[in-house]
Amino acid sequence: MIEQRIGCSIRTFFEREGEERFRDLEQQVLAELTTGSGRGVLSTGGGSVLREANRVQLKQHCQVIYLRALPEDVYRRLRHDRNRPLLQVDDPLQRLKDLFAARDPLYRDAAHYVVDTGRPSVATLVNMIMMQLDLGSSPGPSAAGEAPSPTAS
Ligand SMILES: Nc1ncnc2c1ncn2[C@@H]1O[C@H](COP(=O)(O)OP(=O)(O)O)[C@@H](O)[C@H]1O
Ligand SMILES: O=C(O)C1=C[C@@H](OP(=O)(O)O)[C@@H](O)[C@H](O)C1
Repeated sequence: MIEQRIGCSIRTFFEREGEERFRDLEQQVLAELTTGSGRGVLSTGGGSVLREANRVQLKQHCQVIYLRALPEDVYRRLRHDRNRPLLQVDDPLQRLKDLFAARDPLYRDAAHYVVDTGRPSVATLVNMIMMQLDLGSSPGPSAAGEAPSPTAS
């Protein structure tokens, strides 16, 4: 979405305009996509939880699922990827550890559900998420005033 709007890659935009300009744009697009009655899956950028306004917006308007991954797992998945601007540093694993320490509490704050993604296959994770969403929307304990379990790990 954001790349369509800016007409270049996010990495290039970061280099030309800086992170704050990117965050402004991200906030604007997030608000547009989450306002209204549309349904769908929104896969946010990893840093979208940094601004409190985004966390509040997401939590109020969406069912938010935090796909939790440890820095070592993210490093394994992304070590050859050159499109993640924050990871183009000498020690990307250390950067991932720092980002995790700073962001894990923010993701938890924004999320309705936390799903640990370390071990299960993607298919298993999808099933877990679907079950959580079904549980959250079905009548039952939550209809009697109890919140659905915040973790699915
Ligand atoms: N649960 C998972 N198990 C194994 N690999 C994964 C899993 N989730 C994502 N990946 C891989 O990690 C990389 C980054 O995933 P991606 O969905 O692009 O993350 P994001 O949207 O958070 O940037 C991709 O190569 C993807 O296939
Ligand atoms: O973690 C971050 O701060 C960012 C993650 C990126 O999205 P992905 O989570 O898809 O990599 C993208 O929004 C931008 O490069 C900043």
